[in-house]
Amino acid sequence: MAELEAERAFLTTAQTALHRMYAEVVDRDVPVIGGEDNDERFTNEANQRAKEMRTHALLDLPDVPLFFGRLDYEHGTIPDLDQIYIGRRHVHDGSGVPLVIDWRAPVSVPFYRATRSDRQRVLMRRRYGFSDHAELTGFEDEPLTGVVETDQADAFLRAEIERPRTGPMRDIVATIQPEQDDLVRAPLHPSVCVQGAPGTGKTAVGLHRVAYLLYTERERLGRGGVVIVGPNRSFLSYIRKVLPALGEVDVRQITIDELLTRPTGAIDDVEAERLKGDARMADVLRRALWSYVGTPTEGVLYSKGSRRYRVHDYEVVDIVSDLRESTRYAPGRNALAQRIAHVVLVRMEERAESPDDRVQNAVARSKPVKDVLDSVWPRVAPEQILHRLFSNADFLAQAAPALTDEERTALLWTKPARSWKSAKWSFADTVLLDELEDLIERRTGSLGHLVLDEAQDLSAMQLRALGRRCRTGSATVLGDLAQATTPWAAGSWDRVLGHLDKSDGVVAELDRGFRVPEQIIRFAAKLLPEIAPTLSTPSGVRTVADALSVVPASESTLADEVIAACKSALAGEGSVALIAADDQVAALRDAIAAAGLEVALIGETEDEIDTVRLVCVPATLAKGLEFDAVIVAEPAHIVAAEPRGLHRLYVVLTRAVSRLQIIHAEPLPGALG
Ligand SMILES: Nc1ncnc2c1ncn2[C@@H]1O[C@H](COP(=O)(O)OP(=O)(O)OP(=O)(O)O)[C@@H](O)[C@H]1O
Repeated sequence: MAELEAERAFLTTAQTALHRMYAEVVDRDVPVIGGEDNDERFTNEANQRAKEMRTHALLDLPDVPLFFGRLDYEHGTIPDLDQIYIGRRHVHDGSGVPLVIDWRAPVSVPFYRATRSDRQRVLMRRRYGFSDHAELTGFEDEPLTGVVETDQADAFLRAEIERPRTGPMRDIVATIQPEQDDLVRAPLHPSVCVQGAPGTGKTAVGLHRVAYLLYTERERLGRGGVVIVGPNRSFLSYIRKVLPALGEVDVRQITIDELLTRPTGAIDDVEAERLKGDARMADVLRRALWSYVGTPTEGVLYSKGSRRYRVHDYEVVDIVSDLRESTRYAPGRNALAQRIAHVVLVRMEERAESPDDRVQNAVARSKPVKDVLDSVWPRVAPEQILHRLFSNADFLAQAAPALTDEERTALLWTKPARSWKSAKWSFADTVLLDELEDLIERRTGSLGHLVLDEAQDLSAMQLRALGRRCRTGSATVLGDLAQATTPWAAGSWDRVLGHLDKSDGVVAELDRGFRVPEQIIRFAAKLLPEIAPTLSTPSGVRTVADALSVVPASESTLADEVIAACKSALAGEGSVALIAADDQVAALRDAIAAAGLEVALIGETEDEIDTVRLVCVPATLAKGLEFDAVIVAEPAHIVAAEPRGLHRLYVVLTRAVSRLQIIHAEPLPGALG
């Protein structure tokens, strides 16, 4: 007990020190440089911003414990310190002595990696338990010397996983497992791609990796920035608090549709959307664009005063064929003007004139040259090309020899807009427009790092668009091929990395499921031979008594059974979700609300998971989320709702941390029956 008191006292000391560090930063004046020109303003703003970020990072978050572990080292391992406290950020006592060391620092690594057989000079690992309000409630010691094996680490992990969920996802910094730590601390380059079964910690790894990279590579990443791309707003809302809890507030979390923002007004049918995401479209767009470059039939006659200079048609033909596809379209057009002007300059020099660069530019901008440009290398807008492709069967056929007749028909609009300016674009179209834009003029700038979560669902064309935004940066790609629910999914990680233009990326696999109890994983994995035959069956690290139950019902009793299941789940602790097919979920929510339970429907607003214990989740929004108890209504409907319904069901069945209850009137689908 005395020791617990001592630890509590140390926590208070550390908190006081953090408050002092915070006050010091707040009190420190930001130097303001006089003057109002751009550079000075920029410097002043940057200084102010740096201060804001620093104060933000030093805020004491009342629910986030300041440290979570301690390492006792052999004497002399670290100068002046035999034990270190490990937490989410550095805290020092004001005279330079560290009180808490950031989990990302090299001396913290053994907290995650040291084992009995490889102690790394650690004598003992201590883990602390905290209440929901960050009060220190106890600790457990794991000696790494001696011979007695303990399973304290496992017990601690299990307790951490099973701590009831309220609100959004939390960090796992106290219990990162060695195989996860490898990925979290992998260097910035090359890119890393993680295939992992449900609940193996991919999202957690991605977020902690961002925090780690910002710690080790802040300068390099600061320039381009870090972006996390998630499948939808509900998911982003769910993960939004993890990085701030780790002290990182400057990371954009965004959906792919938001990243490629453009107004959209059209909706594709599934086949058109699949085709528009297909990698072959890159070639279609390239051909379509370059078909605008024609073969010159006339030369150029440039006059200056009474003098005339001729560039012959065959010379222009040579220049055009030289430039065609050797660079992007817009710079190619400029180069054509300059090359023609250069020939004119040579003609001038042949007549002993001495023209300079200014003359060359004037010639390049002159009317005769511009006329040639407009006829053989016209300016084009991405929308113009796409409009022509989808409204003109001959043009499409010419640009898309690799597509079948049926595929081309599926792409053609039934009622094309009169002009490209009034055309309405779908989400898949915006990705194609993005590709065309880059073919015309290379996109500049690059993110420092890009994290793609649920990457198995992205199309080849989306991946290309993302890769373009991160040309010189690196990526962390996270996903599970068995959870691919889009018909345009790329299908293999090598292909995903290829489309992203990160073929040097390393693919790793996580196969220990932390979220889902073993019984539930085994049940859901019966679908794997059908939906992802190449993947091996994952294992769960925990079994939980009565984790899985299947309740038969009839059509007329289904809603009552669902309500009863919700009530019984609410009697336990933590979060509860009812997941059903999208077209069934609203009616079930109404029935549950009519029975007097407080319930929210995910997708209606962003923060539902924070405030209400029971939520209804449309099957298509369940990806990436998790709940302590999950009730799945009528799996057969979920499967029937879409072409990859079995994949969707696999996602839905793997959301539960402790209990899964399946209620069905129709027979269970596929291998589950
Ligand atoms: N080392 C760990 N310690 C404690 N909890 C962990 C650990 N690893 C994962 N978890 C927990 O397991 C759950 C699943 O993690 P996460 O959502 O990152 O998995 P995922 O692989 O992205 O799953 P999915 O494919 O289903 O989206 C989370 O609650 C996470 O906090």
